Amino acid sequence: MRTSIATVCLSGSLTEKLHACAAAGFDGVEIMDADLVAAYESPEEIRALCERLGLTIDLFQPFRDFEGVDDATFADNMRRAEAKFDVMQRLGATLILVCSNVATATIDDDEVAARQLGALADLAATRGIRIAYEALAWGRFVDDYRHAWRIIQLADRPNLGTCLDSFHILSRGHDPAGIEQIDGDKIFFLQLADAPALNMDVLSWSRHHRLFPGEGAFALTDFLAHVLRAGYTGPLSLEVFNDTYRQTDAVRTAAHARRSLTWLADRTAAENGWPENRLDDAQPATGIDFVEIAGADLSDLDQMLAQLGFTFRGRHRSKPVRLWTAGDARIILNEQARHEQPRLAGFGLDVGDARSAVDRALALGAPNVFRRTYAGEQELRAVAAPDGTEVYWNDRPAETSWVTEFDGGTSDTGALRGTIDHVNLGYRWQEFDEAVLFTSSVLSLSSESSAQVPSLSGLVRSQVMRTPDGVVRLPINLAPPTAPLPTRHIAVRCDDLIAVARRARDSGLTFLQIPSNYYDDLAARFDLDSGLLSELRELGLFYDRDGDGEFIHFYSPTVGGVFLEMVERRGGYDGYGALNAPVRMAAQHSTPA
Ligand SMILES: O=C(O)c1ccc(O)c(O)c1
Ligand SMILES: [Mg+2]
Repeated sequence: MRTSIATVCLSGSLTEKLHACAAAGFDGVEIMDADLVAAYESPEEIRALCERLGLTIDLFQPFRDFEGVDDATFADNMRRAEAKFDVMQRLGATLILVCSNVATATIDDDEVAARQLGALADLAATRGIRIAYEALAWGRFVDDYRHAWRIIQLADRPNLGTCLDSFHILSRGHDPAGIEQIDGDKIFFLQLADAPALNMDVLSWSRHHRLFPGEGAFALTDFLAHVLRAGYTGPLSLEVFNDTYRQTDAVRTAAHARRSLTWLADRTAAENGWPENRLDDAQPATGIDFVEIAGADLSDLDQMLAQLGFTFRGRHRSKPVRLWTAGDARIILNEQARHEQPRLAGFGLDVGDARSAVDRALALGAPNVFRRTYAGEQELRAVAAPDGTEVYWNDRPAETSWVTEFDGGTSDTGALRGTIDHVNLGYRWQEFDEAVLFTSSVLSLSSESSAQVPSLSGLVRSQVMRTPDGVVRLPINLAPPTAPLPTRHIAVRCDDLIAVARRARDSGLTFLQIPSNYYDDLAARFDLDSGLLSELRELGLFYDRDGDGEFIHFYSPTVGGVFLEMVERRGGYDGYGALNAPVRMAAQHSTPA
């Protein structure tokens, strides 16, 4: 599989973009005309740089508003084309993207479009250049790939083919199965982009909201399978116009982009039973093994965990870390931290085969994390998420795992029997989509609902990533840009939340102050038993209901960048108390840590 990326995806100057593409391991690039025009380097210098970086120039893009025009405009378009062919020869590029006319076309006639594109192809042939004609979703007369293909067939030139772009096809709801009717060797180029499901005009959707494969709502594996079945053998190229990616670090975005193609090729091959481009199988995690909090001073957390009923299990034999457990919920406190303030630094997932999970993660470009391991200790392998959070995989049961390396504490008292229900990961605005892709590709979780939760400093975007059975759930939150460093929290599930809350209160745990108005609203929303309502009010608990399921939960104070949530799911409750989140965030805002 050859991979390519359009320079328009990235921030920076053309040379900065090319360095970033090479560092991320792309084989080639689509050079955006506008990027070259704005560069101080000559086409020859750009060509030499690409050669030095090992990048091929797969496409020169785009040439606009060519076909379906009157004679005078056509003559001028041929002159423009000739000048761009000169530039392409200096660049050493042999494929040009001509997108369907959106502005100057006045003649809605396929014969005319075919004649004009045919003449362009003949001119290009004298320079050894090929033309890839692409139907833009908002083209004046040609806005459907099947229409572009009919015109190409009419023109019938060996160096005139099509460029397929998943965005233009899927945004319009055009059936991609028709791609298999196109001759594979006439698909000159393939551009891939995902996008969120949005109800807006296609031009704005395309120019601002495209995403890398795996981050949006398009069925891209299905799309790619049609293209490959048609016989396409060219590069998989990314063309993602996205406001965030165009203003954030190019090296990081390029690496993230490259991961999306590895993921897409693997998933497409897996779904179709194809052997090429396969990674180790994606393994659904079977549980959250532990969560690790790191900070220079973790004494507040020790106290809080004890108040909640966790048992102190002791210190590690060889590392400055300690373990607290409550049944299957395991929390590690790590004092070896670069940051003073405690933060959620890592978590572990249970899987069937840890080695293969790590191999798959490394193949997806996740950096290895090294942790010193001494003889007799379990070697837990890990990678770093893009924001540095460490992710470990464990395939041993707790009784024989790393848990046995802790001593000096007591055996679990059973005062609190829990499991980790979910880990809520806050990200900054520029990290959100990258985090979604990392979680879906490297951690093999799928996206569930997404929501917008009002907070005092703006809307918080939230996307839940989970295993289908709900055993592992990672809600990803995008904090508003003005919010302080995003906080993260660990939600621990238990079966007797009211008793846990009473005991925690009696042991001196400070609860979030919930406004009385919240309980008046609960009474209005649900026909609650008055005994339960006054218990919720007395203890400061949150409540929610879905179908015949119920959810009761409360929050600890925030320590640095983390806090704990205790939850009880009754019946088949499957959510996260989303309606309570605005009240919780307002309460946290007025109760500074
Ligand atoms: O938005 C555009 O103009 C544009 C240009 C070139 C493309 O390949 C494309 O898909 C869109
Ligand atoms: Mg395109």
